[in-house]
Order: sequence, then structure tokens, then C-alpha cells
Amino acid sequence: MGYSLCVLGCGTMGIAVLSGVIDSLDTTQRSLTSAKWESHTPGTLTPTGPPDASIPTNFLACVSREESAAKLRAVFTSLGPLGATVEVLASRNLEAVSKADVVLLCCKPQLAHAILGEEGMKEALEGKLLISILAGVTISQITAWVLPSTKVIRAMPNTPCKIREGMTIVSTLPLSPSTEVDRAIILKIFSSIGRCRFLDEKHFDACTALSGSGPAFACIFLEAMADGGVMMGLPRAEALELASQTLQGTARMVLQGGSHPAQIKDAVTTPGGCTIAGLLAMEDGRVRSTIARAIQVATERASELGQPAKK
Ligand SMILES: NC(=O)C1=CN([C@@H]2O[C@H](COP(=O)(O)OP(=O)(O)OC[C@H]3O[C@@H](n4cnc5c(N)ncnc54)[C@H](OP(=O)(O)O)[C@@H]3O)[C@@H](O)[C@H]2O)C=CC1
Ligand SMILES: O=C(O)[C@@H]1CCC=N1
Repeated sequence: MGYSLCVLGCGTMGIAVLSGVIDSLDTTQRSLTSAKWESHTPGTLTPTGPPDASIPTNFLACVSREESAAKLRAVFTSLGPLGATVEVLASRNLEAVSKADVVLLCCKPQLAHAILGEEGMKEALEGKLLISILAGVTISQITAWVLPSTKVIRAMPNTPCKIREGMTIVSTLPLSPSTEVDRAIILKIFSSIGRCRFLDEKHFDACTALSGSGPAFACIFLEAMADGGVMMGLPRAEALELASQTLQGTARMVLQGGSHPAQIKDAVTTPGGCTIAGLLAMEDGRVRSTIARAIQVATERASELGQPAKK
């Protein structure tokens, strides 16, 4: 039998992670047809083959408002049979956490203290794995809000998790009797929705800025490239396609081909050609330091997010 996964605060990121996980399980289910999964009642899939304890089989999603819950039900139902099994609850955090084995904390950083401080929540979380994706809220802060038996881990995913192209950093796991089980659960969740890497918690603010906020920064570059194409007469849709596929292809050359970005740049740059003309224009605009400083400033801001607001 698998386990119950509860997303506490299921907004943009909760949806991205949960829909990616459900999509990955659905793919497994499709590829194994009825060997591993069997449909008992419409919309309910139950594992029947050899049990894998690291696979989530029940899903709970918590929000505060009924209006958000209704939208969420529509989102998950549209994902197909497994999506339809997500139990969406509004203002019933305690009930959901009590039913769960693993809790993914995805609320706003400023709300974590109040949500975890609800009467009975500490007990509901006793002995469970609590994975926080909150920017700027440290493990020691969260640990102080729960019982010692609750295992607190940090993860920093990003929105491409939704299409299983995410990048997630997970804080190095402390040694405990359940370390290997916890590692398997964490890897099953985040490796199924993209790349996953363990790093010391001291790097989390930088990771938050680089890969957590990164999709927003990448989109500025992407939009600007497309705008340039439109300026030169390309239709908007084609300009966007050219820019997106070019960025994706180049990133894949680095990730899969192992090329250094400078090598790829140099290979494109014909002496006296148009690429060097464009590159010099970018350097005139201090594009490298502007982008690097954006990561620096975002890192500094991330470190403030878990702190109480200044009066
Ligand atoms: N957005 C991103 O790309 C990334 C975000 N993060 C982190 O993820 C977290 C969430 O960000 P994001 O998804 O953008 O935020 P959203 O505002 O989209 O989602 C927050 C969710 O929390 C719910 N919520 C609010 N109050 C409660 C409550 N009392 N109990 C239960 N649920 C509640 C909201 O529901 P309702 O609508 O009903 O109020 C909403 O669904 C943040 O901590 C952020 O730092 C990390 C990596 C990337
Ligand atoms: O902007 C934010 O604070 C969150 C954290 C990383 C991405 N979004």
C-alpha cells in the first residue's frame, strides 16, 4: 500500500507539484495497464500489484476559501481518473493532516506559523514527514512549531514541475532510522516531476532565487527575444515559438550534452558575423551583471521572507 499525501495550501505551487505527480503516476498506470493498477469504482484507482510504499496513492489538497476549493476540484478532475481522487478541503487543515502520512507545506511563508499553530495540529503531525517549500522559512523555525517527532525537510521546486520539467532542491536529510524511507518518498515525488538534487540548507535562499524564481526571469529574457523578432517584422506567435525552442534547445545542450555555455556561444559566433554584433549590444546593456544582480537581490529578499514583517 502507498501513502496519503496532503498539500497544505494548494495554490500555484501546490497545483504544479500535485498535478505533476498525478501525471507521472498516471503515466506509470498507463504503461503498466492493469498489471499494477486496477479500477474498482469509477474514478478510483487502487494498486493491486507489488506494493511500493514510496508511491503516494491518496491525495488531499487544502485551501482556505470554498471558492478556491471549487476551482481546485475542477483543475484536478480535468487531469483524469487519478486527479479525480484528490480530496479538496477548505478550512479543514486539521482533518486533512490527520488523514495524511506526508504533508507538503505550500502556503505563503507568512501564514506558516498560524497554520501549524492551529490547536491539535502538532499532534496531527506527530511522527510524520513535513516537507516545506516555503521561501525563507528555515528548518529550525518550523521545527520549533511542531513536536520533536515530526521530520521537517525543506524543498524548493519551481513551476515547471507542473509539466514534469521542474528543478527541485531538497535539504540534506538528517540521519535517522527512517532516512532511507524518507529519501525514497522524497525522490519519488520530486524526481517524477523533473530534476531533484540534495543540497545543504545554507544554499536555499540562492536556490529560491535561481531556480524557484528562475522561470520568471527566464520569461523576461524569452519575451524580450520575441519582442526583438516582432520589432523586425516576425509574427508574434512565431517569434515566441522561435525564442522558446531556442532557449529550450540551448539549455538541453548544456544539461544533456555537457557543453559549457561559453563553448556554445563561441560556436555560434562567426567572426565578423551577426552574432558578435548582437553579443556586443548585450554587453553594452550590461546584461550579464544585470541578470546576476537579479539573482543576488532575489536571494537577499528570500532570506527576509520568513522573518516577521517590520512595523
Ligand atoms: N510560486 C512559485 O513559483 C514558488 C513558490 N514557492 C513557495 O510556495 C509557497 C506558495 O506559493 P504560491 O503557490 O505561489 O502561493 P499561492 O498564493 O498561489 O497559494 C497559497 C495557497 O495557500 C492557501 N491558503 C491560504 N491560507 C490557508 C490556510 N489558512 N490553510 C490552508 N491553505 C491556505 C490558499 O488558498 P485560498 O486561495 O483559499 O486562500 C492558496 O491555495 C510560498 O511559500 C512560496 O514561497 C516556492 C517555489 C516556487
Ligand atoms: O516569489 C516568491 O517569493 C516565490 C518563491 C520562489 C518563487 N516564488
